[in-house]
Amino acid sequence: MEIPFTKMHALGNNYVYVDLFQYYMEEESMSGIAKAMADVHRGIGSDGMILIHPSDKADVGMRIFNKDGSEGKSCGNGLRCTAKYAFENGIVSKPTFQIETKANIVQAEVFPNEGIVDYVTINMGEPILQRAAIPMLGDATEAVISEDYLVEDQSLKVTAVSMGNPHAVFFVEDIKDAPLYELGPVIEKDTRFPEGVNVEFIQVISEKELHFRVWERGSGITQACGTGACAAVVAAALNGRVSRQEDVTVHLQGGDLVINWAENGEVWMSGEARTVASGLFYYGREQIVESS
Ligand SMILES: N[C@@H](CCC[C@H](N)C(=O)O)C(=O)O
Repeated sequence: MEIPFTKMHALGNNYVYVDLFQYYMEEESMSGIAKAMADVHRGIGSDGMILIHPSDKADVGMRIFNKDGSEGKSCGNGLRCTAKYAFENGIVSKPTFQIETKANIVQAEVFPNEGIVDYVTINMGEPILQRAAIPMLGDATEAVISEDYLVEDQSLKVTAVSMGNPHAVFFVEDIKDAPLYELGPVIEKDTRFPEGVNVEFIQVISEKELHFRVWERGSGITQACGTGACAAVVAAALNGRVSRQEDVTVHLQGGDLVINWAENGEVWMSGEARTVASGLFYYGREQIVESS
């Protein structure tokens, strides 16, 4: 099977994009194709696969599959790349338009320069703070703000936020000491989060600046997570550590995002989006039988 693709990244969070306006992919194959593409040795190598598809609710639709083939409901970096792709490829012709995800419909604005888009702003909508909707086990109606959280004999405080997908945010004194490898995979699969969780460690530098590292559900460590950066700013604001209604710069491993949790509750995210390559993926031909 020959699948046309474009590889794109936003702050190093890289996905293989397939344009379903041009190519038909069967629902049952999607997860397997995502895993095969993401394989760095036998595939293209990526944090997962993103499908750009027609939508009857918005101008364009987006679906995200993680490296392990699981499907997420939203992806902030993927939304910016999808907006770039949709504008540059004539799927939309206006600079402000709507994108449907499995979580919600968001508003995108692109800033083209001679037809090329390198910078995108997305209105991600309102964060979900109700515990049951994140979802996290416990008293359904409560928000989870700086709650005691014991994991691997370590006493932490968790703030949980959904940006359409679940995030568990932890404050650290120094981002260099964030226990990503040690606790990321354990918290991701903690049964207190019935759908798993994306795990973020943040260091507050000032009311307008954060350091950020992420262990993503289904993909492990990535250089950036857009929904995670939004969740981090919301979590920091809920704990009185950053300003609301003002731009907060989040320093991720792959670069910076600007996040603003506006007075009306909506979260705005601005940052780069880049194209890396395009070509054909020979699905089914790339698999090698293991020698015994
Ligand atoms: N990298 C993304 C989030 C991708 C999905 C996530 N791993 C999940 O399963 O929820 C982003 O930029 O937001």
